[in-house]
Amino acid sequence: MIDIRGLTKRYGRHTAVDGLGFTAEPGRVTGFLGPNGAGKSTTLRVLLGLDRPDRGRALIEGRPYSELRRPASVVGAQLDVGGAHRARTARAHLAWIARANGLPRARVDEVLERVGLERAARTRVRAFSLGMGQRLNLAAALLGDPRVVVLDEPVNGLDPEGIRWMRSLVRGLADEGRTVLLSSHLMDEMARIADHLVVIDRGVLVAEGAPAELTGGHPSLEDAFFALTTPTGGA
Ligand SMILES: Nc1ncnc2c1ncn2[C@@H]1O[C@H](COP(=O)(O)OP(=O)(O)OP(=O)(O)O)[C@@H](O)[C@H]1O
Repeated sequence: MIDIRGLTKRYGRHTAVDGLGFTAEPGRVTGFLGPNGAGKSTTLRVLLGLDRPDRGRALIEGRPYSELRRPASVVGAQLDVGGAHRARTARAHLAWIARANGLPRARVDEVLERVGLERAARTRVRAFSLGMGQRLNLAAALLGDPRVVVLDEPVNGLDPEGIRWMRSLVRGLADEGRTVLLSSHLMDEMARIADHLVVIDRGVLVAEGAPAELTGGHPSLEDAFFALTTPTGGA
């Protein structure tokens, strides 16, 4: 479970996240949505111990990231595409991460298979398409068989077939009882993938609930979002 409570993060005089609170429950895919600059990455960075909050807490399985004993076995995360040494093969890249985190080498082939990269195991990362890079990131996130999975913009760069594949993969992870948190600015795509949506804008929560509930009488979630956030008399 992920529990964000009263989270505030400022950069100088700019408040990127302002008193944000929500939970992501096990067995459920939670979509964390908002336009560019809404504060999603800031929230995830604090959650994953890469940044310190000014106020509030961001807990994973009841603890801040810094207090997790074997973090790679608790939370799998990939914040952006990249990070892989481009001259390494996919398998060597994952083996390096496994070693750095004290994870069994046998997991490498398991996760390659899970993300459908078994035939690209010996391909160098520099030859990967964006979609293959997304799969490799996901494989890295799953290496520690974590109970909590956090993915930033997981469908970016995927073609329709890749998006369908990602949808069924994250569904499988949630059905196994894991907590899955996906951040994205692609509202309508997330409305199809997630069971529960958390929508933020300018660092504050603007809506939370099941996709159908949030879409309400609007043609799409994106329309509902603009109706929520566009000031009366606005565009
Ligand atoms: N290190 C930083 N220093 C100063 N301002 C920052 C920093 N990181 C983020 N911000 C600002 O905080 C706000 C929230 O940014 P954040 O990256 O969290 O948004 P986001 O929802 O993830 O957007 P995107 O989808 O574009 O990544 C933005 O106004 C951004 O300019």
